[in-house]
Parts: sequence; C-alpha cells; structure tokens
Amino acid sequence: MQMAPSSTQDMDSIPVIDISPFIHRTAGSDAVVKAIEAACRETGFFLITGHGVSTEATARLYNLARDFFDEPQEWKKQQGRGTSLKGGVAFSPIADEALSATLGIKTPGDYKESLNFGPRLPGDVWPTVPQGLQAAFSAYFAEMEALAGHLRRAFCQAIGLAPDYFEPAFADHLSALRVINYPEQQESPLPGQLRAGVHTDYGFMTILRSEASPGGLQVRRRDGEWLDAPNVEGAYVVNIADAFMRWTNDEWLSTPHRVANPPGDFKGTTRRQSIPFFVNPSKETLIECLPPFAAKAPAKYTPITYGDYIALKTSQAFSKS
Ligand SMILES: O=C(O)CCC(=O)C(=O)O
Ligand SMILES: [Fe+2]
Repeated sequence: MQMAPSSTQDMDSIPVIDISPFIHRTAGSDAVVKAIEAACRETGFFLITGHGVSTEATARLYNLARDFFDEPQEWKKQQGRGTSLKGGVAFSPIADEALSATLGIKTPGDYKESLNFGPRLPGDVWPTVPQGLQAAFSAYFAEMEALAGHLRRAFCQAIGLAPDYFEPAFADHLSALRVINYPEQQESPLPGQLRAGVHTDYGFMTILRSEASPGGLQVRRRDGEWLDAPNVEGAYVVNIADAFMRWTNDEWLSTPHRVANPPGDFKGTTRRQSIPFFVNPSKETLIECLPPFAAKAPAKYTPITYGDYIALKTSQAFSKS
C-alpha cells in the first residue's frame, strides 16, 4: 500500500506519520523523512503508524506487566530491588521517582510504579510470577530495537548524514524498556504531585506505547500551552530526547512533557499503563555537534560522553533533598 504520510502539520499539533513507505522504500519515503524533520524541529514529538511492530509482542508484555502490578504491594517491593545482575529486572515503587527534579522543580514523587529492563543495565533476578515476564520484555525489546534503527536512518537522511552514521553509537546501546502503571488515585494527590512530573527525556529518543485515559500524556508547546497527545490506536509516540537535541546543536527539540492526574470528579476507571522505550547510545558515545549543524552555526556545547551526561541527569531525578 502506498500512502502519502498522513499528517496534521499545523504548528500547534502533534502529527501522525505513516512511516511504512520509509521502512519499505516505496513511493512517499522522502515525504516521510520531511514530515519527521518538520516535527522534530517544531515540537520534537510525533506519532507513527505503519511501524511494523508485532501487536502480539506488545499485548503479551502489556498483559504480563499488568499481572505483575496486580500482585500485592509488599511482594512487589521485594522484587527487582538489587543491582547486581546485568539484564535483570528493576522495580520502582510508587513515588520513588520525581521526574521534574531533572528540571530543578521539587515535587512529591510521581504517582506511578514501573518495571524496567535493559540487556546492559543493572537489575535483579526476575520473579517467577507472572510466568514469561522476562521473555516478554526481551521479545518486545527486540521489536523496539528494529524500529529504533528505522527511525535513526530516517533522522540521518533528514540531517544529511550517511544512513548508518549513528549505528556505531548504538552497537552497545544503553536503551531501557519500562512498563509504567499509573494506578487509580483513591486519594487526592499531594500538592504538586502528578502521575509523572514535567520533564524532558534524557537520551536519544523515546518510543512510547501510550494509552488513552483520563489523566494522560501532555506536551508543552513553545508558547507554554499544554497539548494532550493524540491517542491513535496502534500508533507509537516518538519524541526527541536531550542528548539528541544537544547533538543537533538544539535545532531539533527535546520538549517538556508530563502525565496529568485524572480529573478528581471523574467516576470511571482511570488506571493507565504505558510502555516507553528509551533509546540511549553507548556510554562511550561522544555527544558532539553533528557536522551538518556545525557547518551552519558555532557549536553551543562542549563535547561530553553519554555516560557522563546520563550520570548527572539520573542523580538529579532520584535526589530526595
Ligand atoms: O506514560 C507516559 O505517557 C509518558 C511517560 C514519560 O514521559 C516518561 O516516563 O518519560
Ligand atoms: Fe518522558
């Protein structure tokens, strides 16, 4: 099927782009790249359809993670708390993380809990319940790696780099797969407490399987207005993150976003589960103004390795002072 990328490219919305012509190198491929570039320059957020990700792998991970979150709090807190096992699981309980701390804003911890995995990231032994959790994380991770590769190649074409320019930086990538559970809010949140506080993502880009619910993802437009991210069944939300913005000399944007609380008077179910895949380069990768951007303007930042950059950001997010 050959379709022009469907996109709503007016300035104040988040476009939906069918990337299948780019993946399959069919007519319309160049238009996909142009639509992606426009979105990266305007808000740094876009939705993709035609991505080819297995719906079965997605549903399996979604359902098994939900089963995990349904287990008792006390049991969950004993799972995935160690850091000795590379490729292990890491569980982060409710209010453990306050994302807005990375922007210097102090709030109570985010009203969410999450399960985290990366083949090169530290964790703990996987629980035996629910059965198949580790396999589901691994299978979905592989789907995301393939999609991330397509998107990196589209970025290269947009920027004017060789198609594989970024690939060495991702040979030993530090990407992280996270399933987040935003529970019903039985009590009013604390002052300033959100499902996820305002933040930008740290790494290269994020590929998010979002879910419609009262209390969902919001993106801050340049004029300060908050936009609700559109919900398109089967689509992924893609956003540029900080290290990539720095790589582009700030020409492509890493935009603040948050997850709002459900309205207090909402009567139906508000539980929400999202699955972000944080695409991060290897520790040694030098984040240094990319040549096509350096040719246009002086580099704004001194080069830094991704390892040094991420260490700084993470320590801010989990500081409790
Ligand atoms: O749950 C969502 O929709 C977004 C979460 C998010 O922005 C993050 O974890 O970085
Ligand atoms: Fe985020």
